[in-house]
Amino acid sequence: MATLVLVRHGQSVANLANVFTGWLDVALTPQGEAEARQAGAKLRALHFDQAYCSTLVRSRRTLELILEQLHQATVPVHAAEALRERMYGALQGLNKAETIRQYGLTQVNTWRRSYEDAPPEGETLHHTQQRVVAYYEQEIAPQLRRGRHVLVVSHGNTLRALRMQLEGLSVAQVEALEIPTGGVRVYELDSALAIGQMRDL
Ligand SMILES: O=C(O)[C@@H](CO)OP(=O)(O)O
Repeated sequence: MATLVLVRHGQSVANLANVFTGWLDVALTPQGEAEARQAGAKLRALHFDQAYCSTLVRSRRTLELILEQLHQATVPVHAAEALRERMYGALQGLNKAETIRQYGLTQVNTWRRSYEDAPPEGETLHHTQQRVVAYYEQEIAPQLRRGRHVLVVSHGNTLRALRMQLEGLSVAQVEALEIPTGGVRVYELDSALAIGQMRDL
């Protein structure tokens, strides 16, 4: 049985300030660092063969803190551009509440959660999914087929997109899916990558 663990990075300074982040490279807050350590504490029973994160510092630092907590600092790590957050275009850096005041809740919810509608100059979730799933198929799935234990630390929208693919979620289900900062999801997979068990920790 292979194990795949998906973790969203801990709270960032932009999350705390309620700012659209996307590809902005922002640090974790002290609470975000604590969430990363808590995620590590929940994973103590597991020994990882391979770990992946995005090239953004909030994801890299979360992974570093998890591995430190697990005393598994020597696990090989790949930081991948493909695992970056959805590119939020013209919304990046804007305050979410202010954007709602300006454009209305319905429009902002559509930009944030719709599968096919892109934020201005940004990526749709569908496009984010194409790059994330291509990376998963190329790099991560072969490890899992060999029965490895793999940790992936990424972002809210990239993980929504990946979970849609892994769990066969509908468009309506992925549009309603919210993943908390520091959220941990564990899958047990057979050699054909069929899901035996999945749970949130
Ligand atoms: O700002 C972002 O990049 C994301 C995740 O923090 O926000 P949202 O939840 O609005 O997609």
